[in-house]
Amino acid sequence: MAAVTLTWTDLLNELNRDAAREQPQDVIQWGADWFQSRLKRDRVTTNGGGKRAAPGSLGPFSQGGGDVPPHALSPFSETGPADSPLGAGVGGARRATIASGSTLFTVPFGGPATGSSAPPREASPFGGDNVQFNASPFGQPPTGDDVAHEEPQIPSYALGRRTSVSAESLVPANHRSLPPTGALESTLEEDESTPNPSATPMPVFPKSPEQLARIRAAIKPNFLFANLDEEQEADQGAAGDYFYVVESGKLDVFVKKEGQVFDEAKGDNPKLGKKVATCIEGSSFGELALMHNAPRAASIISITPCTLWALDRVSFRTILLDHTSRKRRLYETFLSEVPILTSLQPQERAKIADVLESRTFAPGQDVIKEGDAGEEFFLIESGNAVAIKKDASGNEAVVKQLTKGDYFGELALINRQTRAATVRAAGPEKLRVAALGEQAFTRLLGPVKDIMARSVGERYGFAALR
Ligand SMILES: Nc1ncnc2c1ncn2[C@@H]1O[C@@H]2COP(=O)(O)O[C@H]2[C@H]1O
Repeated sequence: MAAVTLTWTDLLNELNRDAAREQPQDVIQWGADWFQSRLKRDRVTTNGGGKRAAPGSLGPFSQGGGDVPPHALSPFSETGPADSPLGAGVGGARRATIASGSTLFTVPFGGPATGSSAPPREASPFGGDNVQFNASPFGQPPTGDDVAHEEPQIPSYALGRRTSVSAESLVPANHRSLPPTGALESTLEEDESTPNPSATPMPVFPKSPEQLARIRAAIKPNFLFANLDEEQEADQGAAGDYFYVVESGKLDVFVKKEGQVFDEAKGDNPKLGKKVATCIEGSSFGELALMHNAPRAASIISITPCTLWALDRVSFRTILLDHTSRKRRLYETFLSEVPILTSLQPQERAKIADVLESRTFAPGQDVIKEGDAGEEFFLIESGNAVAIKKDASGNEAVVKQLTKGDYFGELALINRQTRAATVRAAGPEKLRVAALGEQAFTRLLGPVKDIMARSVGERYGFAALR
């Protein structure tokens, strides 16, 4: 890679851009951290790929494997799972090439809670009294026999960690000047990008196809990559720096409250609280803190060696924003052309766009079946469908033709009855529908719901009035 000379002005411009984005409250601390982080990134980049990130820099790293007892989560534990997405042991870490800082990295968890030579570290991403996860993923590097990193040892003071809680101004990845590489989702999926030269590109770690396959498998059932309903966000929160996805291993989640009665047979831990959940492969945790800037509400302890992927707060929030903005753009035109929604304001339609979920059906496939319970409302994005009802002897008759811009599935939600008809993809092309859950239907379609209710008679005749 050709060396690029960085001028003082370039550096200050970069600093200013990042400061404007992060809006730190403790500017001196933030500035000190920024320069350290920048220096390390520069050293890693200019030293070439194939080395592990310097201590304190954002980077994928992994440690040697081995049998370890149940332990508190510590990114700095000295033993770790051999099956890190980066490969077993530190060799895998050496494969990591760091282009410019990092966003997504494995954090090997697996060290014993006690007996580690690692000194106690600063604030836990989980905060609170019942802290178990008491080390910064940016803190000291793994020890062990890896001699690959030759970068100067620069002391880390809360390096890379947020020194204050602030409102970040984030630019969706699809508005960035570089391909949206740092965001987890964007790393995994193709994305069209609209250039915006003023935006700071997110950092990225190149990943091998095997690593990508493993991340894909781990996040497949993850909420972040499914539909994001506002309801899911209206929950009590916790402040933290990272969102975690479990690639392998098992972790227990504990919540401590006043006056709890513990049942150790059920796994409760008097020190940490009641065991409320177990995280396994594909689970995720830590999102509430990032969404709401609140203290961590739970302690999470690995009960087997684990490999986690950690996504930093800014990238996490950028993904959410990106996801939202992409969905809004995707549905903006379509929703503005749906006749039943024309009475809504553009912002109201944007909110609907946020929670829609697209599905496709081959000709002949049923979207909903007469007599089933109804939990969703549908808009036809493209293709054709027919509503079919059975007579007393079980013969089917088409009662309505539906096409692009039409809606169906409202009756069961309005009347709180089972589905009044079967709706089937009619062809010739695939049917594409946008589904809206019942809660969102009620919350976001209030006035429209009334219009629909009033037009039932006219729309379906007596057939719909059961
Ligand atoms: N004649 C009809 N009778 C009942 N439902 C119909 C008819 N034509 C279209 N439909 C749609 O088919 C849907 C089946 O599920 P729902 O009862 O929720 O809502 C129904 C209507 O949206």
